[in-house]
Parts: sequence; structure tokens; C-alpha cells
Amino acid sequence: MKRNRPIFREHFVLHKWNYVLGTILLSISLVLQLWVPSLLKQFTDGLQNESIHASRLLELSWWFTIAGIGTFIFRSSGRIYIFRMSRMLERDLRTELFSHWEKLQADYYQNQRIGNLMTHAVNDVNILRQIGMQGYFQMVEAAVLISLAVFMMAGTINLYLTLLVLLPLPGLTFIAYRFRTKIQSHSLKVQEAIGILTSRVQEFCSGISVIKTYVQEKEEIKKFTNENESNVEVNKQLIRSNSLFTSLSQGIVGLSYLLSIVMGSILVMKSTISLGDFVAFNTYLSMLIGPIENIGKVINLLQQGKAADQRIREVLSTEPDIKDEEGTIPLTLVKGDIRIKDLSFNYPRNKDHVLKNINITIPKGTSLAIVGKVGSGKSTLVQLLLRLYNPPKNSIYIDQHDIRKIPLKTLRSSIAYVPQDNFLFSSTIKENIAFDPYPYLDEEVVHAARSAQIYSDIMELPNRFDTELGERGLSLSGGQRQRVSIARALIKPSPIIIFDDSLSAVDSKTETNILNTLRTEMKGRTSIIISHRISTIQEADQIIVLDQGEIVERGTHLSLLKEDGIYKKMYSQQTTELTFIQAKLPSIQERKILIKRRR
Ligand SMILES: Nc1ncnc2c1ncn2[C@@H]1O[C@H](COP(=O)(O)OP(=O)(O)OP(=O)(O)O)[C@@H](O)[C@H]1O
Repeated sequence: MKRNRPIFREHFVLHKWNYVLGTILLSISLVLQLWVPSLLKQFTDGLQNESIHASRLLELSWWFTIAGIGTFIFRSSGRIYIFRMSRMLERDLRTELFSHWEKLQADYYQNQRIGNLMTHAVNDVNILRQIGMQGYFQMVEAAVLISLAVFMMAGTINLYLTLLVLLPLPGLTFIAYRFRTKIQSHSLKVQEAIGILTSRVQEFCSGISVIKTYVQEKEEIKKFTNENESNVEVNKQLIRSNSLFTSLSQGIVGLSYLLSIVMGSILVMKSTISLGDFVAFNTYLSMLIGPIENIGKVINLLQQGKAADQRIREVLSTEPDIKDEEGTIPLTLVKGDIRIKDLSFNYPRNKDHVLKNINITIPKGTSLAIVGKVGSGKSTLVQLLLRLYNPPKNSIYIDQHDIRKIPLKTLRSSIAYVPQDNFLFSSTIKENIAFDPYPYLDEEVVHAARSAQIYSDIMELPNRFDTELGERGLSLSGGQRQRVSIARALIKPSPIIIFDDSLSAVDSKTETNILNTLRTEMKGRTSIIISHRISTIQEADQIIVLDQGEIVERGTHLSLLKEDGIYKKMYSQQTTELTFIQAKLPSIQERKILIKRRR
């Protein structure tokens, strides 16, 4: 959704009555707070005149108690009202950001740093929340407290003393603003330094075996020490700014108090004001210091808020490139006939075509295998079928419909896809397999696991299907992750299934077992298998060989072996490698002799 107006303003307008109520409650508490100095005045003057008696003392104590309790009740409820609204802004904005990101295409994420996205979701939203919480609260407090306190000081005690004492205080606002900016930039550097240290530790933990095998411990310690040193350096700058700010503001506040005490005492001695006035005046002054300092902080916060608001609105106004377009046919099911016609494709930020003039027909229920060198365009082709990138119009058809006219939801729920990277979520194995929102029965999960040849591995885990996987499923081996991904695709009752190099991390025995079960699982389903291994794809109904984005060979395993092309070369190379490995392996007879000798 495009946001034309600043986010906080929109939120404020939407919840204005809650903010008004919060403001009224807070203002009542401030008025009650400002009642205290006048009670103090009456008490002090009473003591000085010796006119105070027990019942008056009791009465004053009552008023003090009422002022205290009232301040507490109204301040807390005003705070709850205002702060609750800001928490709602935070919650709604994060949900809006998240659901917007979900709509954006894969390409968007390839051009963004994850760190930036995290900053939008965490820091920028926090800043907007702070404007609603501390920012709004402190502005109301400053406006009400300063105006009323100054009015009381000047109107009921002494105008000139008030002007004199207030003279240095705008300096407090100024330095709070200036230093806040400086402190902010130092804090940012400290955060960056901590981020670098964290990444270093993270990288160290992940790469520990490489570091050890390359005997790089000393080098790594050196790098860490340098970065640790930089962290100390930026922290020193932060400490310097903080100390200077505290000392300067204390200096200004001290000057105000000094003026108040010296000039106030003179006025008391001259009987221009009473001792009670003097006490009340200094109490008002102490109440003013915080809000005056806060003005500077709030100005700074508003500036940060402006930048955060712009950044968030920029993200929210990024239009998804891949969405249901005009003319989308309301299809809910497809059968699985695929036709690719004159497809040429280049990635959005690269003019060179990575696929050139591709023509393929895959009738429903048949299989297509794609082989080819690294970077020849195999994954791109299947990603276009899923519309992870937009293919040109009228270039890919499913059941005679241009896929750009098939609702995205229908298209993607009709395709089960095992991507190359085998991404697993940090949840249980069961949740990873039954990821498709369809409510799967336990038996279906077990069946998918058996078909993907991962069942016995799962049964050996401590909590079997309920075993929690670590981040990105890293607690499993590469081959196990691959088979969990396959199970996730097999459980999905979709008419089309795609495997992108999905058997690369399993041994040849497991590969044969998986292929045997897949034959049954894929009956009636249109399948596309990408692989570098001929053994995986040789039984496909048709095989294409891609080279630099072009189909250079096509046929069946047998027909391609008759051609003297890339396919045959790959086959010969792989069978020679296999024979070589087999030749290297001792025969059963030789193994028995070896075992005997070892004994
Ligand atoms: N997101 C992208 N943006 C720009 N170019 C890309 C992108 N993804 C892939 N490419 C380029 O497109 C070409 C085809 O890549 P693709 O991943 O389709 O090859 P592949 O045949 O699947 O390779 P592999 O066997 O390594 O998986 C490559 O030159 C690659 O650099």
C-alpha cells in the first residue's frame, strides 16, 4: 500500500481521541504536581510565622498525599493510554512491513542487504514508536509543565527573578540537542563495532575447521584483537561525549540554581518575597529542568523519526513486480500440460540473455530432464515456471494458459519444488515436511519421509519427527537436509513436481532407492528433474541439454547416446569415473583377505 502521508501523522489522526484522553490525564497529573510547591510555600510560611497549628499541618499533609496519589494515578493512566497507542503503531507497522515483504519478488532480496531489512523492521519501527511514546509524552509534559510553572513563578512569586533564572536554561535545550546528535552517531558506531565483533565470532565458529586446518589461529586472533580495539576506541568517544554532555548540562543547571539561590535569598532578605515563595520557586525550578532538557532530545528524535519514516515509506511503496496481473483467469486447478514457446530471458539487472529461444513441450504426466554445465540456465528455467521471476508474456503455458494469466496462488500451489539450497526452517522435522498449509495426517508425513528415504534417519533422532532442527536445519547432514526437502515436495499433492539438482548430496545406493520410489510417486504428475548426474535422469521421457542458455541437444537417453554430443561426453566421463572408482575399490574376496590380515 502506498503511504503518502508521514506514518506517525496518519497513526495520530487515526487514534486522536485516545491521544487526547492520554493528554488530558497527563495534564491533570502535571497540574497536581505543580500544586506541591504552593503547598510547600504555605507550610514554610506557616512555620516561619509560627502560625501553623496541628489541624492545619494535618490538612496540609492530606493535600500533599492527595497531590501525590493523584499525580501517580493520572500520570500512570495517561502514560498507559499514550504508550499503548505507540505499541499498536509498532505492531501494525511490523505486520504491514512483513506482509509487504512477502509480496516482493526474489530479485528484491538479491539486491538488498539482510542487515538493511532488519534495520527497517527493528530500528526504524522503534524510532517511530519512541516518537509516540517518549516523544509525545515528553512534549506534552514540557508544554504543560513549563508554561504553568513559569506562569506560577512569574505570576505568583517574582517576574524578574523568573526571567533571570530561566536565562541560562535554553542553553540546556541546545546542548541536549547537539550532544544527542553526537551521542547518536557514536552509539551507531558502537553498534557497528559490536556487529563486526559478533560476525567475527560467528564466522570463527562456523569456519573453525578451516581455520584449524590452515593453522590460522594466530591470524584470526590478530584480526579479532584489532576489531576489539576499534570497539574500545568508539566506546571511548561515546564516553567522552556523554561525560561532556552531563558536565555541561550540570553546569547550566547549577548556574540557574546559583542565580535562584543568590538572588532569591537577597529578595527574601529584602522581604520582596517570603521564605515560602523562595522554597516554592526552587521547587518549580527543579521541576522545569528535566522537561527543558527533554525538548532537545525530542527535537533530535523527531529528526531521526523523519528519516525512519522516509525509509519505511520507501519500502512500503516498492511495488511487487510479480503479482496477479490484469486479465488473470480465475483458475483454481491445473492439470499439468506444460509448453514453453520461444522463451528468451535476461535477469532484470543484466541485459545478456541467460535463456535463448527455448521451446519445450511436456505433456501431462511425463518427465523432462535438464542437464548442462554450471551456469547454463537450468535453474533459471524452472524458476520462471514458478514465476519467481517474470517470464516474457506468452512464453510459458500450462494447460494452454499463459502462466502470467494463471493466479499466482494457483500456479505455485500446483507445483512442488525442491530447490537447490534445501532450505529448512528452525522448527521440527514434521513441520518442515508438512510445510504446505494443507493439514497433513501423521501417516502422510511418514509416507513422504519413507519415499524420500529419510525415514530411518529420522527414527534415529532423539525426538524422531518432533526433533527441533537448528538454524537453517544445520543440525542435519547435507544429504539428510536434501531428503527432508524432497519429502516436503512429495507430500504436496500437486500435478507438477520439480527437482533442482536434488540428489546431488546422496550416495548412489540412496539415489537408486529414491528414484525407485519416485517412479511410483510421480505417476500421473508432470515432472522436471535437473541434474548433473546421468544416472538420475536417464529414464526421463525426454532429456534436454542446455549450453549457454540454448537447447543444444534433445531426445531420450538412448537417442542422445547415439549422438556424439555433450550428453554422450558427460555419460562417458561419468561412467569412466565410476569404473575408475570401482576399479580402485577392493573386491569382496580382496576385502576378506585384508580383514583376515588385519586380525
Ligand atoms: N539473480 C540473478 N541475477 C542475475 N544473473 C543471474 C541470477 N541468477 C543466475 N544468474 C545468471 O544466470 C545464468 C544461469 O544461471 P542458473 O543458476 O540458471 O544456471 P544453472 O545451469 O542452474 O547452474 P548450476 O548448475 O550451477 O545450478 C548464470 O550465468 C548466472 O550467473
